[in-house]
Amino acid sequence: MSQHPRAILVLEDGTVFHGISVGVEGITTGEVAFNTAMTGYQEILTDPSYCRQIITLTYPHIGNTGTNLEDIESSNINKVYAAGLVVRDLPPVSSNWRKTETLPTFLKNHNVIAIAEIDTRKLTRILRQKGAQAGCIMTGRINESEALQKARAFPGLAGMDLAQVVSCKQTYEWQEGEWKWGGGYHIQPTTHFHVAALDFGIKRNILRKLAQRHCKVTVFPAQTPANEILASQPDGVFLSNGPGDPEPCNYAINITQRLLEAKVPLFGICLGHQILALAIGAKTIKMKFGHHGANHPVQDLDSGRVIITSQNHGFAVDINTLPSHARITHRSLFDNSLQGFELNENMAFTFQGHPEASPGPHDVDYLFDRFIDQMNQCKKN
Ligand SMILES: NC(=O)CC[C@H](N)C(=O)O
Repeated sequence: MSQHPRAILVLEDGTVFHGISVGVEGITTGEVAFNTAMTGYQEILTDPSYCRQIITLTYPHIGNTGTNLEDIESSNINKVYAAGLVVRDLPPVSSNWRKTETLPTFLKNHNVIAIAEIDTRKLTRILRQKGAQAGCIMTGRINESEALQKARAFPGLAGMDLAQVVSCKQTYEWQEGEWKWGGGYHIQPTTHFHVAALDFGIKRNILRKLAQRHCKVTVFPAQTPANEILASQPDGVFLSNGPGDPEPCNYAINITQRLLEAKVPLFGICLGHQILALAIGAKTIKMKFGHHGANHPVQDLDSGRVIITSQNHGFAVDINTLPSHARITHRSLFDNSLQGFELNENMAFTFQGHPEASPGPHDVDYLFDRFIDQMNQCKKN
């Protein structure tokens, strides 16, 4: 029926799925994770936090709107960091007014190995029951035992420092604000704050949310010494999302400790949240299968409000190890895990999920406003 080459996905537990290849030909290995978002496949594929992960999308039809030049989340516009893509069904026709390519063309142009026409419900149940597993996608010339061997050889994400791998190599400035109907993206001309953003794998929409609120953002490579960051005289420092295990990122933990001593306002998202927790002596753990989706309920403990959030993490801060000077502000209503905290003696706060959405709901936008308020307050003092 299809002219696509054959492909297999083999999990480290020995399960084999047969499908078709819809990306570039080859072999890839990584941790197989599932994401339950119904939209945003292009943003998910280009989120640097998915480095070394093969993403399974549980929504069954993927590719309906093709891809475009605007929904790219990695700072390097030509880069897809995900190690592979697994989907149920690729539609024969894709259509959208912003479309520039079909999904298979995008995958081929960005060197992504992808498999379609497999039972993603069965795969997700296996991952949910047994936990995240290593896997291998092999296309064209298929050899199940070789693929199994390759899957089992994947060392796993625990202990892997990937933030420095995906981080920018040079400092750069950002002033582009959010997307507007009729005008697309635009440069935000007036700036009131200077934010230093530490790039552990930063998503573009975080930079846009800051620029939209009149911040001029300087993005620094992950290993920039704290004194260099402080010498740029930031009104606040942002600690970004990023891939891999936060625990081996000693450089980031040390920098954050120096920034805390300097009492500069701090805001950390996802990996940045985990790094800030490690910097104050808490511990992180690997989750069974993580949180990856766009409809995760989280409670804001101060207001009591339930917010629907975008999530993408496989590690978490162990809530029992959080020191007493950290006040818990947010908890997951799925598993009660820590979703945010604030430091009493510092203007520093965090969120484990993704307030920048992209893809996902904008319920947590208010945390960007809180960062602005803190910088304002600090300026006044
Ligand atoms: N999106 C992120 O920043 C992910 C953080 C970390 N790599 C984790 O998996 O938990």
